[in-house]
Parts: sequence; C-alpha cells; structure tokens
Amino acid sequence: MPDATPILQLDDVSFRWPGRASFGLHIPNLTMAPAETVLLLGESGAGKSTLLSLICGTVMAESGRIGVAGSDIAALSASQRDQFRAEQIGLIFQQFNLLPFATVLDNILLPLQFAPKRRKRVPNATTEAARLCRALGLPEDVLASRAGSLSVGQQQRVAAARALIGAPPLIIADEPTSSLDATTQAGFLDLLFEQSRTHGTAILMVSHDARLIDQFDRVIHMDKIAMPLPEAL
Ligand SMILES: Nc1ncnc2c1ncn2[C@@H]1O[C@H](COP(=O)(O)OP(=O)(O)OP(=O)(O)O)[C@@H](O)[C@H]1O
Repeated sequence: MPDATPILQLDDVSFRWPGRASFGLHIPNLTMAPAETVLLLGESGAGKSTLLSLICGTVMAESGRIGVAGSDIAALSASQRDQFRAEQIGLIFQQFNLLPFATVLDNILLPLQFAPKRRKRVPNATTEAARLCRALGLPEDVLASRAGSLSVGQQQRVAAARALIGAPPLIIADEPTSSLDATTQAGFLDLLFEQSRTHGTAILMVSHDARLIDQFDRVIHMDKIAMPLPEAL
C-alpha cells in the first residue's frame, strides 16, 4: 500500500519575526501528499520565504504544528533538526547559500555529509554530481572550480544540484530559476520533475512566474492559505 503520511502538514501555525510587530503569519492548514508538486504564489512580502523557513525549521513557529514526513520538527533538538533537514529536504534558497571558497563538488556533496540515508542512495557521489551538473548545462570542468568564481546563474544551478543529490523526499525551492535564461530554466524544471517522477519527490516551489502553473499538480496562493495575525502590541 502506498505511504499515506503527508510529506508536509501544517496545523494552526503562527509566526512573527522578532521586532516586526506589523507582520504576522497564521496558516490554519496546509498539507502536501508524497510526490505532490505544488507552486506557491503570492505578493512580494506576503510571507512565502518565511513559510519556507518555518517548514525547514530554520525559524520556529510560535504555536501550531509543522510535520515533515510525519515528524513534528519542534520536537527535535537543534542538531537533530539539522540532520533531519539534510535527510528529508533539498533546499534551494534565494541567496543560494553556497560556500564560496569551496569547490563546486564539495558544495554539491555537502548535504550528504549530514545525511547517511541520503548518502546511501548515491553509491558514486562524484559521478552523480557530474551527471546533475551536465543535466543543468554547467561546463564539464565546473566541479573543480571555486563556487564563488561562478556567475550568478551558474551558482543557482549548483544550488539546484546540491538540493537534488541523493533524492531527498521533499524539495523546497525559493524562486530557483530567477537568474536563469529560458533554456536553462526549462532544463532545470525537466530535471526537477523527472526526479519527482522517478523518486516520488514532492516539490514546493515559490515563483513569481505564473507561466509555470500548468507544470505543477497544484497551485496555492498565500492569500488563500494564510490569515492575517492581529498586530502585536
Ligand atoms: N530575517 C527576517 N527578519 C525580520 N523580518 C523579516 C525577515 N525575513 C523576512 N522578514 C519580513 O517578513 C515579511 C515577509 O517577508 P518574506 O520574505 O517572507 O515575503 P515573500 O512573500 O517571500 O516576499 P518576496 O516575494 O519579495 O520574496 C516582510 O515584512 C519581511 O520584511
């Protein structure tokens, strides 16, 4: 029988950035099934990146429950949460978060160091990193380059390869194609959806590009899932 545990489940989640009384996020309910692909749309400043940070456990909700693959992320210690995130989630942030002085190869392999199960899925990690780079249209010799020496669009693709390696069950991507030209964007999306089909990877992607709508199982708008929180006193 297929696993019916949602890959993601938020119930009554509330959050405010410290010192930012005017912005508050309340999500009554958000659920994603395993292998589901979801495009998250919303106005600038609506809280899309904040929501992704809550799901990743890089910031913690004030109240409510966030479950990833059935685990309540608030029940984990900070170090357990780091390992859990590395195992379960492939992340592509807006700022890429690459180590600029490390090689592209080391950057791509980094999450595997903290995620033994994910590591096991790639017996030859260097070959897999090279395959991902090729599929993303990066130059052959890119693996040995310093990540900080690459163009912005190339760095974004290295961040994509780092998210995809070892096929984590959930990919969270915050505007992952913002620095890519149309051909490179299409190549990236092909690779992403192929991985979703092959490995049952769920995808939650933020984009301002409404042309992507048809490619996803479901589209959600921030203003439909989030309710305003009264301004803090
Ligand atoms: N690290 C932070 N510290 C304090 N406030 C923050 C932080 N990050 C975001 N905010 C605030 O939270 C609110 C929502 O921002 P967020 O980046 O989540 O929106 P967004 O929908 O992702 O916007 P965009 O589409 O422009 O990226 C904004 O008012 C923003 O100033």
